[in-house]
Amino acid sequence: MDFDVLFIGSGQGAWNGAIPMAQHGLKVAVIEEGKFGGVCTNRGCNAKITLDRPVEILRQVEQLQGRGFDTLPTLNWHALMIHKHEVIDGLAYGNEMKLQNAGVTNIKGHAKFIDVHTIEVNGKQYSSDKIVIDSGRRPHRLNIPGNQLFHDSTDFLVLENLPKRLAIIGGGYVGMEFATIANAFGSDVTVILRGNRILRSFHKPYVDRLVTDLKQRGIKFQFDEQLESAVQVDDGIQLLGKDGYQLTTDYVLDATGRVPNVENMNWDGIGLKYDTLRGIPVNDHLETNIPGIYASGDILDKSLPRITPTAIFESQYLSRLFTGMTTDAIDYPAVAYTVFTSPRIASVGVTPEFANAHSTEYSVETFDYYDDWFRQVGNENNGGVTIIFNKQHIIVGATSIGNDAVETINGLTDLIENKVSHSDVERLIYIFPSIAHSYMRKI
Ligand SMILES: Cc1cc2nc3c(=O)[nH]c(=O)nc-3n(C[C@H](O)[C@H](O)[C@H](O)COP(=O)(O)OP(=O)(O)OC[C@H]3O[C@@H](n4cnc5c(N)ncnc54)[C@H](O)[C@@H]3O)c2cc1C
Ligand SMILES: NC(=O)c1ccc[n+]([C@@H]2O[C@H](COP(=O)([O-])OP(=O)(O)OC[C@H]3O[C@@H](n4cnc5c(N)ncnc54)[C@H](O)[C@@H]3O)[C@@H](O)[C@H]2O)c1
Repeated sequence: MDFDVLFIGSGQGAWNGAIPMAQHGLKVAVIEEGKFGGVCTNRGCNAKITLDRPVEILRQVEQLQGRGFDTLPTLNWHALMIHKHEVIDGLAYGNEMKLQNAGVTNIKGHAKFIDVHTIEVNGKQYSSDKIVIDSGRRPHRLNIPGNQLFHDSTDFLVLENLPKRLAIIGGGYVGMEFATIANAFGSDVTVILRGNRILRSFHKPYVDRLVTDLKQRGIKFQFDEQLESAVQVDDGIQLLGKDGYQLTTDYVLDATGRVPNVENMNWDGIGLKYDTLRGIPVNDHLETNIPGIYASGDILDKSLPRITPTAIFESQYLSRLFTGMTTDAIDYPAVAYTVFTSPRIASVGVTPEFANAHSTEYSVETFDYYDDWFRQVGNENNGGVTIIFNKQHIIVGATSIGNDAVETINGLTDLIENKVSHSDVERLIYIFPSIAHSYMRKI
């Protein structure tokens, strides 16, 4: 065999495992047909958060208008885009070098199975004892006439000029994060949804507050709309929906989700089980239906959030499994997740909805802005946290809205994972004043 482990794809679900495997002495290869580092590094999380940073800061300045600040800073998309390129453009090469320096063999091109131990890239064959499929996902394209006029998140993240009018189809993570950014930079944003709810995996009362906030900032929502076609007209792109809905806009961001990369790898030829929407099913050791072939990251058919930390956790688990450090099944901890809107909403563990539906097992406590003088310091009128306890008064879930929602939930994630009880909390001394101190006081 040429290699002990061969990865298809170099995203977070690959390189975080490939490097420690090589450092443990395994012969490891990574095959990548695009940019090393995959979506998060090059056209996902990192680029998005760079574009969001001034928006996040502006919001905090806005909250203190007339309370310490007299004017608002102006935002400059062009300058920010240059900064984004400076931050992001070198990461792919850095990633490639990180792998190479760890002793991983980097192979460039499209990987295709010849048999269960052999992969072909650019006409050359490589054999491996184990193969890990980390082929990720790509943007879904709404299947209506005129959809060639649409753009996706990858296009948006390199936009040189922000459109005056922006239509976003979809109310998920990408739709709401990009709506927040574009609105702050002055675009006239309309979000078009087929249903009546955005961000379905988040706590509804907080989502409702977010919608109210975004509407106040000028974002328009067209709920329960079924788009039927798009056409180029003199002054832009016209979207046409059922019952005569029409919207003329300059740019359409199709944010209707992501589909797994399953094509042209000869999975049918080797008998690999997969689903073109859900991805690859695996057992509790991340092994597919074919012994020796594993999968990790967004390509997995899983109920957990398809986000970078879960991809990293899976690749690091495979590293421990393949180097003999464990034989156990993968054991996911509580997964924290957030939407980077302003305000943010973040969540971990048992949700308030689940707890309310199982009220004999859980109690739910909600703390709002007015309960918290620390939030009042920043005049943050949309902050709050909801904490879920089990009957032993151990914290098992939390969700938060506000400027500090991410840090609040990160802190509470530690407590959940460590099954911290009420009496344990009394021994924790946090910096005062701080958001951590503020929410710890509530437990
Ligand atoms: C706009 C956007 C923003 C996001 N923001 C966040 C965020 O803030 N926080 C967060 O946690 N997550 C975020 N995510 C999700 C995160 O990017 C993904 O969960 C993560 O990238 C998954 O990593 P992965 O390794 O599974 O797959 P990917 O990063 O998709 O990597 C797969 C790689 O495989 C390669 N590949 C596929 N097929 C082949 C083949 N046959 N041969 C060779 N190479 C192949 C692809 O080129 C790609 O580079 C965001 C996603 C998007 C789109
Ligand atoms: N902050 C983060 O961690 C973050 C940020 C961005 C993306 N992501 C990851 O990327 C994934 C993809 O994000 P996304 O926003 O593209 O997808 P999503 O699944 O979060 O949202 C898709 C939206 O499109 C709508 N939609 C789907 N099909 C449609 C159709 N045919 N017609 C009209 N509307 C339709 C859905 O109702 C939903 O509102 C997320 O699930 C997440 O795993 C994470």
